[in-house]
Amino acid sequence: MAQDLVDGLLIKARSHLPPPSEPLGKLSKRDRKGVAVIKLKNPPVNSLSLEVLTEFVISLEKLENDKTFRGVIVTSDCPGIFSAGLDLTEMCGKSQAHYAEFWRAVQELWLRLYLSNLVLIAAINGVSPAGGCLISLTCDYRVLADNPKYNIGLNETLLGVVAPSWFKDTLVNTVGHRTAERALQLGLLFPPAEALRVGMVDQVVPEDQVHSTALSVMAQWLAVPDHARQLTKSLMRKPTADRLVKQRDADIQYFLQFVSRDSIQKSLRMYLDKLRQKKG
Ligand SMILES: CC/C=C\C/C=C\CCC/C=C/CC(=O)SCCNC(=O)CCNC(=O)[C@H](O)C(C)(C)COP(=O)(O)OP(=O)(O)OC[C@H]1O[C@@H](n2cnc3c(N)ncnc32)[C@H](O)[C@@H]1OP(=O)(O)O
Repeated sequence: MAQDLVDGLLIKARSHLPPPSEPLGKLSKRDRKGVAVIKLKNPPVNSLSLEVLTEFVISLEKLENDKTFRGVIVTSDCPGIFSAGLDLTEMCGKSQAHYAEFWRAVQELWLRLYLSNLVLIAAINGVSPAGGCLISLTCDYRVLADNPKYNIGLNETLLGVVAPSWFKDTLVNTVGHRTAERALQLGLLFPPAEALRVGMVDQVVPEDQVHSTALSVMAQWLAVPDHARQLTKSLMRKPTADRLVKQRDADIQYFLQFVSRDSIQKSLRMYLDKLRQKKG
């Protein structure tokens, strides 16, 4: 059975954890075939808080260092939501030191994912704006559930902020310059058929087949010898990653200046208020 291939690894935010005796990320080693599943679980919307970003990096590092694992399926445990992107509350009304720590964690996760030696397949089982989309774009292959609500894209401009150059590079490397330029300026969130058409995802399948499709795709990628595939991935991606590596501190300073502006704080607060008022 396909499911027998998979091992489980759950990323949870500490605030939602049961007793403190349980480890934050669970890494079971029952799997023999070398495929792990990272399930994001930070209800209600899988926002990428500092804690989730940090835990994600630690989990990836463990998998990278454990030679029994060759591939990871990245998916969500929150029904209908892959990830709502970066946690906006981490970018509002906090100290400069906090912004710097948060942004370094965002950089770190992107670098780890983008340059991972593991085969990463995104099983996108929900809506996936901004940072959520970015996570999937760092993967080697994207399978999206065919549900008209499951939009995906980099919508930063609609929040009044700007997708940093390395977000932009990741998108350009996936969909090409013209599609990326239009998508970024307009902050487009693509429904599944459109996402497939522009190449933002590689496959759209019925919702109940996302996981099994990701497993089949994984088998195909794992059929390639690791060393050849890994070197090829590095050839394709390292120049993009190096651009950030060479200027990480400057990138953080730029983020600090940007996010601390009154106008940006106002935009982010208004956006959060709009989300909160939606219910009432
Ligand atoms: C070098 C750098 C230089 C320059 C650039 C600098 C800075 C800019 C970089 C900024 C990059 C940003 C990338 C991002 O990822 S920003 C986040 C973008 N995300 C979104 O736009 C998604 C927002 N959320 C939604 O659209 C909906 O919540 C969603 C469709 C995901 C789910 O809808 P649903 O109806 O199911 O839930 P809601 O009722 O809307 O939400 C439930 C509660 O969750 C809160 N929420 C939602 N999203 C976020 C978020 N991203 N962060 C924090 N909190 C979030 C929402 O407010 C609700 O809260 P409560 O009302 O329950 O308190």
